[in-house]
Amino acid sequence: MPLPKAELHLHIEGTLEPELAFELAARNGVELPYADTEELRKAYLFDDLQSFLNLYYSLMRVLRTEDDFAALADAYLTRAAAQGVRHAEIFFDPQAHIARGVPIGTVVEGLWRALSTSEERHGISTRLILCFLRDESAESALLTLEAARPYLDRITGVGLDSAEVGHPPAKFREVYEAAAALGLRRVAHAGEEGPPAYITEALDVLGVERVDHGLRALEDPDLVARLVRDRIPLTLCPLSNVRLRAIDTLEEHPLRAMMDAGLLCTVNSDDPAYFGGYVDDTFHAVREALELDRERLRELARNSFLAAFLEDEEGRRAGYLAEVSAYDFNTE
Ligand SMILES: Nc1ncnc2[nH]cnc12
Ligand SMILES: [Zn+2]
Repeated sequence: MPLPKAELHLHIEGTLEPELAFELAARNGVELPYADTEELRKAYLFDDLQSFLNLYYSLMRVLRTEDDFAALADAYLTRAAAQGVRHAEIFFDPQAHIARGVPIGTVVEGLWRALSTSEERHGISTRLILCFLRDESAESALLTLEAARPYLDRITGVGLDSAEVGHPPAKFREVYEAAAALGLRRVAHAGEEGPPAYITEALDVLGVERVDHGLRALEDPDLVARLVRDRIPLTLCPLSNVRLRAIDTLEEHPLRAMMDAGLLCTVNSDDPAYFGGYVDDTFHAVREALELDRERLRELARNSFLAAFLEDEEGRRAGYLAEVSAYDFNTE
C-alpha cells in the first residue's frame, strides 16, 4: 500500500497517455503526426518548458467530447488511486480547448462526470482548478472566467500556467481580483523558469495562497523568510523540473534544502504522462535521489493534506492526516 497523499499540482491534459491519445484520435477522426504510441513516446524529449508545451497543446486536439474528458479524468483517477492519492486538486486549461472550438461546458461536464463519482469509484476526493494561460491576453482570461460562470459550483479555484518568462503575474491582476470576488481560491505557477520576483508578485498582486513550483524561491532569502513565516505551500514537481531541464539531475533538486529551510513543500507529478512518473513514482524517485528517510516522506505526505483546499471539510482533512500518521512503511 503506497503512502496516502494529496496531489495538488496536476494538469489533467498532462495525463493523456499515448494509448488513450491514439484511441481518441481514431474515435474523433483526428490525424496524429506519429505512426504509433512508440513513435509518439520518442517525441517526449524536451529542451525547456516551451518545447513541452508545443507537444502538450498539439496532442490535446484529440480531446473533443464530454466522453473524452470523462475518459481522461477517469484514467487519471484510476492510476492515482494505485499511487496512494486520497485527494486530488486538478488543473484544467479551458482556453486551450475553447480555441479549438470545444466549449468550456463540454470540458467541465466531461471532467465532472469522472470527478463526481471519484470517491465511490476510486476513494479519491477532488477539487477542480481553472487555469488561465499566461501567454494569452488578460482580456482572454477575463472572458474565460465569464464563460466559466455557469460552472462555478464545480470549480474551487483559479490558477495560472503555460509559458512563464515574459508573462509576469501582474498581467492578471484584474482577473484574479474578479475570481476572489466570486469566492474562488487562488494559486499560480511561479518560479518554475521565471525569477523569484514572479513568486513575490504572485503573492503581492494576485493574492495566491499556494505557489505552483516555486522552484527558484531559494534564490531570494527574503522571499524564503516570508514563505516560511506565512506557511505558503509550494507544489514542487521534481520529475517535471528534470524533464524540462530547469535542473540537470534529480540529485541536484533543491527539495531537501527547501524542507531544511522550513518551507512547506509538497511533491506532485505535474504532467505525468509526459514526465516519466505519477506521484508515488515521484516520491520514490526523490527518496532515492535525495536520500530522504521515512519521516521526510511522511512530512511531505502530511504537507500535501495541510496545503489542500479542504477548509470546508476539516474532518476529512483530519482523517487523511491520521492515515499518514498511522502509515506503516513496511506495507509499501
Ligand atoms: N509545468 C507546466 N508549467 C506551466 N504550464 C504548464 N502546463 C502544463 N504543464 C505546465
Ligand atoms: Zn504545472
